[in-house]
Amino acid sequence: MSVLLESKNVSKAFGGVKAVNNIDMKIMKGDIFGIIGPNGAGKTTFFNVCSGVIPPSSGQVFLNGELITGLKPEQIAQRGMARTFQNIKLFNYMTVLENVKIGFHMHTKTNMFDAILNNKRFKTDEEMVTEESKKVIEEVGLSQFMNVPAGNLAYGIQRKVEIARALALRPEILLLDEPAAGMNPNETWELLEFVKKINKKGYTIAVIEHDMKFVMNLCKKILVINFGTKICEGDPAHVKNDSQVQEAYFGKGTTL
Ligand SMILES: Nc1ncnc2c1ncn2[C@@H]1O[C@H](COP(=O)(O)OP(=O)(O)OP(=O)(O)O)[C@@H](O)[C@H]1O
Repeated sequence: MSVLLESKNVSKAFGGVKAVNNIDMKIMKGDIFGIIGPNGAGKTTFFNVCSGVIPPSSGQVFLNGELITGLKPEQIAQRGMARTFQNIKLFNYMTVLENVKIGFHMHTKTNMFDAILNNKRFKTDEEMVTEESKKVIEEVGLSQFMNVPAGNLAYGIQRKVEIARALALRPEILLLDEPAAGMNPNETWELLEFVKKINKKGYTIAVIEHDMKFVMNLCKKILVINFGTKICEGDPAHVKNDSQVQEAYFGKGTTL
């Protein structure tokens, strides 16, 4: 298996705060890779650097061996990376299909001018976008909700639609930022099965999550960050038994 996403010595400082400190990471093609750490550890900042939302203070990020540091988020998306955000939600009054179609926006060549003139290119793009969006929705098993306004769906389903929208770009790797936040145990379990399913379809997954059980049951490899620094990396069993990890989460003398 080859390396899909790699960070080398990535650091990010905000004024005096070193939010991310010299992080090296390698995510292999086909993996489900977890990033965990206590509140404020630097997980989201690290994701933001990897996906081009913010530049690193130093270090480099490679996607499929290509240096992507300095590229804009949409350029990185075009090279095969998609992500969900903690706080960007669905459009409640739009259907599932319409929401997923928005995810395609970056993939089509149509510009605003074409759309206003409603010319031939717009029509072809629009048809293609509708067809492809339907395919994504079917592929992830959400067909029954295709024409339902997103706001009418249960919370757990809405989260799945957010993931489907990110898949509209047909990424090689999908970055999920706390997908299980606010979910009850049932929804969390269903989400776990959902993420496993899309991974089996060939998408590599990187996930930030607070829910330790979720990460332990989902991920093949886990990176643990504390105060911006990598403190441990390995399979779930290794991470679970690591004394530094236990200390970071629960304080001295406590075990998971
Ligand atoms: N734009 C910013 N300006 C200044 N400081 C920031 C900024 N973004 C993050 N930080 C700081 O960087 C550190 C890491 O924050 P980050 O949000 O990356 O952590 P996190 O691990 O994702 O936390 P959480 O689990 O609570 O979401 C924190 O101390 C935070 O206050």
